[in-house]
Amino acid sequence: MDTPQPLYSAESVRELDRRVITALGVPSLALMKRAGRRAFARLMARWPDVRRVQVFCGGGNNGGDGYVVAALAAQKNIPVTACACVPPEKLSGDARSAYEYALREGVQVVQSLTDLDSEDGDTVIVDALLGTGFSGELREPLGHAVERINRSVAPVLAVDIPSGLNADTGHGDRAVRADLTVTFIARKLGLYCGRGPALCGEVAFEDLGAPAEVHQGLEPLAWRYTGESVPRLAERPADAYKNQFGHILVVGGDAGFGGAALMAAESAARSGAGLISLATRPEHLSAALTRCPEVMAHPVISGQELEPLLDSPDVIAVGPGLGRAPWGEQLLARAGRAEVPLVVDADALNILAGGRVLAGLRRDDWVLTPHVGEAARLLGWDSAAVLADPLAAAQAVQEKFSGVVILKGAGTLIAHEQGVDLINAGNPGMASGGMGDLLTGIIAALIGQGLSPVEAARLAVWLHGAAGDHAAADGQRGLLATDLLPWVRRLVD
Ligand SMILES: NC(=O)C1=CN([C@@H]2O[C@H](COP(=O)(O)OP(=O)(O)OC[C@H]3O[C@@H](n4cnc5c(N)ncnc54)[C@H](O)[C@@H]3O)[C@@H](O)[C@H]2O)[C@@H](O)CC1
Ligand SMILES: [K+]
Repeated sequence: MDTPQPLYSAESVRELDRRVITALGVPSLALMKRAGRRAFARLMARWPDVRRVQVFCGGGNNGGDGYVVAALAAQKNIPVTACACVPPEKLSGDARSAYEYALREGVQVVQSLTDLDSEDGDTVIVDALLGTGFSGELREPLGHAVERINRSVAPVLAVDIPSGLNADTGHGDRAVRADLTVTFIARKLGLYCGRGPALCGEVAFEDLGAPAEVHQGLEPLAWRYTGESVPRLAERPADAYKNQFGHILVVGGDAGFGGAALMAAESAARSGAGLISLATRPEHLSAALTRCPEVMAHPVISGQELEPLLDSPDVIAVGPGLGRAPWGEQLLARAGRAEVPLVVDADALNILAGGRVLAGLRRDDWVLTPHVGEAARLLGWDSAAVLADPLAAAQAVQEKFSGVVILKGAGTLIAHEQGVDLINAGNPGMASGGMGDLLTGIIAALIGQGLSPVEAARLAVWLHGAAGDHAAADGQRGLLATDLLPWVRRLVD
């Protein structure tokens, strides 16, 4: 099993840059040339038939990297133009040296977007406008350069980070959309959360020879788990019996939302839970038994009827299709006080956000699974604030409610007592109803099989996304939540 990858802030990466320069005993310009060489090698590997290169350079060291790439293209006799989006006379230090290097190699430098020839399909654009030094809102003339890049038909390689994307938060309303991002020294959190996954394209990591010890004592913002580093379930013993694998109770399914609770129950079943009960509206019973007779479905018309069902399960998942009416409130009020681990999703989160039910409750043994809108309601923020800094939002929900908080997105964040984890899995086809219900069922089943809430969250988020990726082989549009179930079953072992 691999170890998770540390994800750093821009400030920590600057510190790492300094440490690498000291540790390797090389001048900073040598490191910049190394970065440029690695970026150019990645460009040639991805687009071996490139006929023309156009580099957009800013005024800092990211621009310097860009001038190095331009110089290397010229050395290979590939026609190359560098657009100096910040006037060269304003360059200093390594960026100026890199600019002069590009001139010596015969790179054509233009100073205005209007002087650039238009790009075609044989051109590769290199975005070296802004790197980790970017902060705040994008200022002109770089904004126009970003728009020009995004209008182009040519593929785009972003140097270190797509320009305009915030390396700390993944915020980027006005940022370059790249096909390939070559990032140096250390992974920046912003590449993997918020808008990062949508803007970066493929991410290629180049450590530039940084020795492992430079990371010592530097706290990452988050840890990135992949299929190789998520925890896995232990193999079942030959003499296994069902009581060893958890009894899950799913609570939900008010009138009109019966499918949500049923999907959560079925996904718990397909994730290996030993026994599954479902507490739902009486009118959903026959449908539930027809669809999945393995589930023990119980009719509940009030919180009182739920009470006796709360004694036997090992884990309770509450929320899918719960609704926000008094029926759902009563059920959540009871389930939320049960003495077993809880998975809290969907309308259970919305009721919780309302503050009248389970007011002030904090539990170490619950997993809350909000999407952006639900996180905003739990915090009393607006959604834009959550999108602007998802890490801060996930941490704030965790601080308020304790336990494990899964903030769902293209980069899903898992905030817990010890820190924050991030997982990139899944695809846009999964933006459809029912997907969250499946995740809830998976988490509950994994806790039932012995994983801690945080381990269950890590494995479940990856499993859910990976199942979605497999299922999307038949097309992302029209992907149904239940299409994932056979894949959940195949991948859970
Ligand atoms: N320091 C090092 O050792 C290395 C640095 N490298 C490169 O250097 C980059 C960091 O360089 P810098 O720290 O010079 O920073 P950048 O080049 O990323 O950005 C600094 C420039 O951006 C401008 N800027 C900042 N915010 C802006 C905004 N909102 N709108 C418009 N312009 C804005 C600043 O005025 C400044 O000119 C990395 O991303 C990487 O590409 C690489 O060469 C590898 C080695
Ligand atoms: K860039």
